[in-house]
Amino acid sequence: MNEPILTVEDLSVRISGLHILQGVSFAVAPTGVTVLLGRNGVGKTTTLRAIVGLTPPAGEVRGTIRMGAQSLLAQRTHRLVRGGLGYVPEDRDVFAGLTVAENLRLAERRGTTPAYDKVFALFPELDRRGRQRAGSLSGGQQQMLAIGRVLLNDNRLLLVDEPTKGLAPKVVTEVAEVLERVAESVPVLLVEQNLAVVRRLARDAVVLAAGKVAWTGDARELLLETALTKSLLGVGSAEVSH
Ligand SMILES: Nc1ncnc2c1ncn2[C@@H]1O[C@H](COP(=O)(O)OP(=O)(O)OP(=O)(O)O)[C@@H](O)[C@H]1O
Repeated sequence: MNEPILTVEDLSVRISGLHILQGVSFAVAPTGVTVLLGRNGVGKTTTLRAIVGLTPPAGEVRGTIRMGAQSLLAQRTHRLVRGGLGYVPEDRDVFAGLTVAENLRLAERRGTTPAYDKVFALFPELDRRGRQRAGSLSGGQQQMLAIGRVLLNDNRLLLVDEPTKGLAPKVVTEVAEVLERVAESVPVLLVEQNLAVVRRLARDAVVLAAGKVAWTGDARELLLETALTKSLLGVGSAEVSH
């Protein structure tokens, strides 16, 4: 692998007495999609939140997280975002009472030129629906808005948490297509349970189990190993082969 864009070493997160991550280490390649996999509750979201400085105040984070030469641990989230770490949370977190255009405007970073042309080329719907309240968008459209607003700014790395969760199959395909295009220009660390999407997008895979890294390697090779996939992810060959 070329010099990774992100390295996580011996990451440990405790929240409310629970030792959720127990010495997690992995690297994210400087191009393409690296997928973070694992059964429900193994700590995938906790990992992304630790990287972007959003562990709850009661939580305790230890270890090393670096983006390039920069240490991320103990830095404020707004600084990390300004430094080029884009984060699309699992619950999308769009401002339901504001319009699409207002949601986008809020994401603009002072002192930079927001890339509306790029965002509207990827998501023409966001342009057409500028005056619509974000709360009245479909789940897929809200996901597009959540991704689009992060792409208004230059990013060195994107963290994207379960972008296809709860979406209809056709919309899952649309979101996957968009992420594929996005990943041509910025590396992505993706949490994704839909293995067809993983197969389409991911080159490298990191699998967590019980708060530790259980497997790292080529994502497609993992998906070919049905017994391994079943033991690590709890899914059968039918789900893997779709
Ligand atoms: N703020 C918190 N307080 C207490 N426990 C938490 C907190 N956040 C996460 N946990 C626990 O940590 C574990 C890991 O949660 P996390 O959301 O990171 O898992 P995940 O792998 O993303 O799961 P899923 O695939 O279901 O989204 C779970 O057991 C969860 O209940």
